[in-house]
Amino acid sequence: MEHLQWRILPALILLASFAAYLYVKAPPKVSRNDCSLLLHYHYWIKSKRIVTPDGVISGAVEVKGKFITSVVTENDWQGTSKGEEVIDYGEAVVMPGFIDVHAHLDDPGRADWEGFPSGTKAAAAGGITTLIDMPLNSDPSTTSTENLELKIKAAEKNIYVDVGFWGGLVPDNAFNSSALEALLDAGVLGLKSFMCPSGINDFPMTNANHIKEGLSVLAKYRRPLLVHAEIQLDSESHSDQNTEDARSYSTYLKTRPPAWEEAAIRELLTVTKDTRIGGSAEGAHLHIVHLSDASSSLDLIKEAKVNGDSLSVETCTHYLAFTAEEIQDGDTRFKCAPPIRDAPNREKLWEALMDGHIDMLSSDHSPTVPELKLLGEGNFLRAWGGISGLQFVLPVTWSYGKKYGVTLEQLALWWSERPAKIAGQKLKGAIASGKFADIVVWDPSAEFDLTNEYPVYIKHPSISAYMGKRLTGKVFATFVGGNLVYKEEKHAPAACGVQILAKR
Ligand SMILES: NC(=O)NC(NC(N)=O)C(=O)[O-]
Ligand SMILES: [Zn+2]
Ligand SMILES: [Zn+2]
Repeated sequence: MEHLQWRILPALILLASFAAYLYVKAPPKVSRNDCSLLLHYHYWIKSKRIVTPDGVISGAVEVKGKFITSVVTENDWQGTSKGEEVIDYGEAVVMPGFIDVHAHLDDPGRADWEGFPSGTKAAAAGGITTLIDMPLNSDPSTTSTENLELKIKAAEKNIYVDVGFWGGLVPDNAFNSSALEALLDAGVLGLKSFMCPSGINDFPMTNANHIKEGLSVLAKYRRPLLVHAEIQLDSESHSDQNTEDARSYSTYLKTRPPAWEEAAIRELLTVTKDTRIGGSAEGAHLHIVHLSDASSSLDLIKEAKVNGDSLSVETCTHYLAFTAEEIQDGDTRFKCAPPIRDAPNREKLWEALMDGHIDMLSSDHSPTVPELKLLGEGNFLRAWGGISGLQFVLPVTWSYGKKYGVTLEQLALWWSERPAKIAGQKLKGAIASGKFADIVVWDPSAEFDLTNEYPVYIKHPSISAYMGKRLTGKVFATFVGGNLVYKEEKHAPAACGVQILAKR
């Protein structure tokens, strides 16, 4: 017996060192543990306020692996069997994760502006479980299959939430249907174009002819075209830009009047007619991004919808939160296009949102490096246009919406259900059995100051227009595909977000 032990022991030591050698040489693949701050495969999320498509219920959500497998009311809840974890969030709100269909993460090429890791960490901390990355501000822009490949490589193992991609519709590919089809076959969820200069060299603007072509290809794929709807008109203020005070916000505001949005939308509606049932582009859909003008532009949109055009519109949190009147001289954090307009316009935007004329919300998170925001100089005409606020959309919508009586169901509609639909994500956007377990848990009464002490994950907090604000609505926890990716100021160690590529 003793002899046998002496023979086995050295063999065991040899085996163990060989295993250790293999482990060092090729560490095991990222385990589920690194993807999630909760180790359980099968668990229940309990709360008194779960936002479901059938209303807010008190009950429990069952999660198995990536999916929600049941949603039950408190009365129907049978408890759990052995080994299943129950996380009881009490009075906290449990709702579908936010889906931001309009974010510029600028990766690859301009990751110093944001990048996939910081952008998606900010998303997770803000309750956004899916974001769709815009095709521009990365270098190169996502206008070809080769460029999409570069995006996919840049995002690999670098995303903390799920990320899909819009492709770019530019003059170069608009009349080349095989190039557009290749891009759509490669998985972009739809296309995006600009009707005015985008500020990015490899993303030139399109006109109605390009857009018409784009729509006819998109019709076959049943995917949307998103459009930045502003057309440059020769406004009188445009010509005397130099003589006016470039540090004053009103100087900038005058350079992009509502008439620019109106002109673009009027032109768009000449082609969206084709998207009606029986039209030549039936199956295509046009989505107007970041509407700022709540007057004539919105009236045109309402009319086209009534006429049966397949059309939708989003506005962004900054148009709902801020007014031109409050923007201080030189504070270029607030510069974006189209611009933030006056207080009566903001009021009308809220009305339109509450009345259902604006379909959804987005962040239009479009950061840059602080140097290009020209914060010191404060020149509104030369500073980069774009608001940074990806992480704050939930508390901002909630805080500023309080006055209008915004409900939890409306939040879910504007930030989850409708965005999921536009992005073609049938398994996202709701807390229901069979959907992905993409969930945000938050406290609707917790107030906080967005100071420098607050954990902000976007790359350049100093350029965010929201810094310094007092907000209500604090995110506790964010689940993406069943993984607890964020909990109380802590992210899961590994970036296990999934890249969403459309399949035909
Ligand atoms: N190149 C941009 O990111 N532009 C963005 N800039 C804004 N909104 O000011 C946009 O979405 O138009
Ligand atoms: Zn835009
Ligand atoms: Zn944008």
